[in-house]
Amino acid sequence: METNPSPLSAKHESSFAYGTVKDRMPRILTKVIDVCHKQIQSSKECFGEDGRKDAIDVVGKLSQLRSEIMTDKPLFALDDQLKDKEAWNKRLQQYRDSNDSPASWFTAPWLYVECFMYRRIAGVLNSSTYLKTFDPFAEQKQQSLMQSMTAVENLATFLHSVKQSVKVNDTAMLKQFFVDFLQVSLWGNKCDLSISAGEENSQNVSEPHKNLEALKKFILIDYSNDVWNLILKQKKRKDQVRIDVVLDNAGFELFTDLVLCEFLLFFNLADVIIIHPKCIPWFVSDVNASDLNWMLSYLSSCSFEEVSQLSTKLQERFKDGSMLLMKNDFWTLPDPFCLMNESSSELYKYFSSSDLVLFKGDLNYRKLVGDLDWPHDTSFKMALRHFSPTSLCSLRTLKADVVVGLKPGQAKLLAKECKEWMVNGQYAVIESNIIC
Ligand SMILES: O=P(O)(O)OC[C@@]1(O)O[C@H](CO)[C@@H](O)[C@@H]1O
Ligand SMILES: [Mn+2]
Repeated sequence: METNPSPLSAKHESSFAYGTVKDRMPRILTKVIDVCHKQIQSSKECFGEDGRKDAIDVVGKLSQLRSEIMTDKPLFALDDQLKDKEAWNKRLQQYRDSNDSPASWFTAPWLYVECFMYRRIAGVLNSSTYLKTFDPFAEQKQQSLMQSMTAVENLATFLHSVKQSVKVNDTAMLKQFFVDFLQVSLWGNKCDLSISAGEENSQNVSEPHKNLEALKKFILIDYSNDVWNLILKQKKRKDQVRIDVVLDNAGFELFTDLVLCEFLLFFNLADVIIIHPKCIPWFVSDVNASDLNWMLSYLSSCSFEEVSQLSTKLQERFKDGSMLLMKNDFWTLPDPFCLMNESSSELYKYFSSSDLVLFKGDLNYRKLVGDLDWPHDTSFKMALRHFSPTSLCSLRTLKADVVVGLKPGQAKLLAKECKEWMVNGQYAVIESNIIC
């Protein structure tokens, strides 16, 4: 029986997890506390003394959470009213049962404790009276899109020109543009506010589709060809091809994902695309349904014609059913995806009827491979540990010290080039379980 490597954790001061738990998470939480502190005045104006007290109570609970993290307190079971509470407590108890030391912020698996911070924030807000649905990251997510508008305009113009010029039966050209839009969506993942601890991290390359050649050398694993061949194969075999996109960040990354979706649907490379957001505020910039709605209405009122036209087209697609949004609490559990069949068997079954699932971003990658300390030349399939409902592909910029599927010796060479190669977002993978 194969024994798995240990989970990444902040136990080791040299780990990226340690820096995250020690510095970045408290910094992110401090920003949340500041944002909630500003709500005290507005809650008082809207709801009187009750509102003021309610917001002060939220700030107090979040400050206590920050102190628990910074002083490495033991993790305790959740006792709030959110419906996934039992699933969280089950995982915590399983960890406690299999380890002698008490589970604390710096000793429990990094994946659990980092997700747990965001789940605790959601629990505190849900326990309030007037801030139940408040998203402390909403303003940062909106700012991040507004500061990327040059790139949004250029990308929308590029998509428009491709739709105008490429024939639907010109497979060679379509493949080239598929690879381009897949890579634009991949690099859109750099715009992530968790890695920047909430500091501005918008798209600063104004023409992302013209920058791809220069970035190619940073793609360490590239299954684009296999993904393309799979799509063509499914097109030939089936009269309806379904692709699912498990989303990551709002803002520019979400825009690049929707551009990829529109390209696939316009050229009949897919007939229906389902997108999967988060259900609670998550890792600062992760997208939830209200972020998508805000972005589409913001872009529809944009004066730049190609942008407003594209946004209107996307809204039509959600109406005509060629695009669907599907919510599920599973995405904000701490579970690695190899547990999906156990904890959300209906979701696993649902994905089994998809032709391809694209997973965006680093946290989804960490969950795909279980956030375990794998040797870097471990095969992706092995690291998935039987999570394989269908063909899947991870589009991920590296922002955590876990990566598999590299050639023997490749990691050593990369470390010589750049010590931070696994965590600075400069490198990326397009990694898949597809064997064409
Ligand atoms: O999933 P994303 O948005 O690409 O990245 C999430 C992230 O910024 O947060 C974690 C560290 O705090 C890492 O998984 C990664 O660095
Ligand atoms: Mn994210």
